[in-house]
Amino acid sequence: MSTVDGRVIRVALLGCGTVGGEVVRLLTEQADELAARAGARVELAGIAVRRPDKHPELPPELVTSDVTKLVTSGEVDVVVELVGGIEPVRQWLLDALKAGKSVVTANKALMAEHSAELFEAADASGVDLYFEAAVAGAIPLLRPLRESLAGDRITRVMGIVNGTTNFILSAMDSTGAGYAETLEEASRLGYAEADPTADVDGYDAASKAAILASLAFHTRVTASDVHREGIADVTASDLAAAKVLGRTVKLLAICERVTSDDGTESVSARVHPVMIPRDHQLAGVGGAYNAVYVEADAAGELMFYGQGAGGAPTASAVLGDLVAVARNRVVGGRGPRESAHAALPVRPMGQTPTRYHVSLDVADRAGVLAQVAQAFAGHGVSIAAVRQRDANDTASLVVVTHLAPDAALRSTVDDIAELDVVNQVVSVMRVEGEDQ
Ligand SMILES: NC(=O)C1=CN([C@@H]2O[C@H](COP(=O)(O)OP(=O)(O)OC[C@H]3O[C@@H](n4cnc5c(N)ncnc54)[C@H](O)[C@@H]3O)[C@@H](O)[C@H]2O)C=CC1
Ligand SMILES: N[C@@H](CC=O)C(=O)O
Ligand code: NA
Repeated sequence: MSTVDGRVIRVALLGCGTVGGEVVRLLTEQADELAARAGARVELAGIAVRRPDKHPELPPELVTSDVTKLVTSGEVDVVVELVGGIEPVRQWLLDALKAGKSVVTANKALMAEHSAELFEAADASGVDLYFEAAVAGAIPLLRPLRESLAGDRITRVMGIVNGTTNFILSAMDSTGAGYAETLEEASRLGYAEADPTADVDGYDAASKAAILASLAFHTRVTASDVHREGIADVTASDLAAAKVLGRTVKLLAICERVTSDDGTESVSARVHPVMIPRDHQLAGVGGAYNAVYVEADAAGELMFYGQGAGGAPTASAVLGDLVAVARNRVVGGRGPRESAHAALPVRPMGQTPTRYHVSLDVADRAGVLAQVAQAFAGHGVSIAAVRQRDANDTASLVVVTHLAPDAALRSTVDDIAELDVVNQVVSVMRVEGEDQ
């Protein structure tokens, strides 16, 4: 066996599906290159899958279904986890870390809930925990947050972090394609999670928002701290209405450092559909692509863009982590540890400042506008723009607000729905990317 200075890093791969299969391919095809870059040969010591008989393409001597044995094996230095879900994966990775193995994972659900415990186990053993593939697939985003921007003060991270929902919304917007058929196509292309409700209901994006907020604000934020709304209620008519107004709809993750009037800071993290102008840079992000803005005091605005899902793009991020772990092992160092020293409180969604776009079907008679405006004023919500269009004896009224606490905006919409002059609340959506 040829080695680089005699060094070999032995890898246990857990899961060989969409992403794992591409990791095996790239590790094999690029073995010599990776060895030169890592300073050690990176070799597969075992591959755990649920059904070994379903993987005739893999070397039989490497394949096993006994994950517990593989992750603690003396023949393994690094565990790469590409199975997904929380249990039993959490326990496997804790066992691996306790046994002195470094871990590379793409598992956002796990990292969004249990990263503190995993980091603790990694610290106790002096090993690495890397998870670049867990957020925004191929895009280098977590390493910039953990390392490149470690000297700056980040104020906002906002963007498209779920490829499946972006693929669906883009298709609905551009071709008017139906929701169900587009979701099926996203699953076929390997973008969707094993259970695609994780994508469409916003759980996947909420996990990613928790990871991004934790890293950006040096605070432990878990998925349950993130306000979550998916795209299941976004209809073709919402997209059509947005189009008429020169806007489109995207599912965004928005993580912000919010400073109160008294100077105290908190963190807000949310995932929900958002209406943005069609000339906004995020509006042009199509298919399974992701794009994330980071705003920091000294750096200003940064944008990260690329393929957020799919086997090969995600495998690229996994291999980057694997090379980092191998390099650390070669020099006897470690990558960054958990940074949660700021421990900022998480701000409830109701107190988070947002802006609403409210589209109403109203009676076409005098005084309607005044009643609607009064409902906004009653909750201290200031109106930024109003647009009215008449049709026979009804009219369509579109109101866009200035920033206000989300709870005040919700209460306003509830009150408006009760007004006699309002026939129907046609659509309510938060707005980003427009002048306040
Ligand atoms: N597919 C994508 O575009 C992306 C996926 N990810 C994450 O990567 C991970 C893997 O995703 P995919 O490759 O898409 O999933 P997949 O469903 O295609 O593959 C999962 C693999 O895990 C194995 N597995 C499942 N249960 C097992 C068990 N009990 N014991 C042993 N093996 C078991 C299966 O045999 C399969 O090989 C997930 O955490 C996912 O969230 C992250 C970014 C993008
Ligand atoms: N299901 C996820 C995969 C990548 O994280 C997505 O659609 O973005
Ligand atoms: Na990434």
